[in-house]
Amino acid sequence: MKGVKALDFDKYIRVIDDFPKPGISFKDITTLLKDGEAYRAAVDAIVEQVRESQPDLIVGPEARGFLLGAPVAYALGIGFVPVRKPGKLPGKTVSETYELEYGSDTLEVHADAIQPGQRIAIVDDLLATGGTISATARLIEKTGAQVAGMSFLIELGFLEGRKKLEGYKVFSLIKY
Ligand SMILES: O=P(O)(O)OC[C@H]1O[C@H](OP(=O)(O)OP(=O)(O)O)[C@H](O)[C@@H]1O
Ligand SMILES: Nc1ncnc2[nH]cnc12
Repeated sequence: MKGVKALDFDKYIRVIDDFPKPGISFKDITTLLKDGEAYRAAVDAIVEQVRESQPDLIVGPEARGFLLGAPVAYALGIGFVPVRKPGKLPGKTVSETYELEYGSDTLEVHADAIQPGQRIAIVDDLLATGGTISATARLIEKTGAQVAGMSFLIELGFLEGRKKLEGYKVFSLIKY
């Protein structure tokens, strides 16, 4: 982790209040991503967490999960499987609907992308309410695979997303 200490990651995150709506304090990771040293150090730190889970595959949810999950998979020399919003994947999909603050949303994964019995590590940029990641875990379990761990750059502890993730190994680098 050349030059960037683990404790310094939060200095690379830009906080923008009242985005995308009043009352939300948005944690903007684009300021970390554009700094090559910080981006590499963050990916390296997540790689070390993920390695412990000994996964066969990395799964990352659209879109920010791709930005961290894909380089983690590359570094470990294992595959990356994208979880996407509806209608984006061309093959046969498995889908899972989850509740948002208002209404609901759906996530999809290719049905043949994950094999029963495989160990899967989920990587995303941020854990907020835990809705996205619980739906991603349910998708993985629908395929007969096992969620070996979940890693995030940022955890919004006050939203208590971890409570939805009881029984899973959850790692995060920065907590607000
Ligand atoms: O824990 P939750 O309450 O589910 O929120 C966390 C999710 O919200 C953000 O994604 P978003 O749906 O905004 O999509 P994006 O990555 O395409 O910006 C973030 O990247 C996480 O995936
Ligand atoms: N506060 C927040 N900042 C950035 N991304 C988010 N996704 C859900 N809540 C968020």
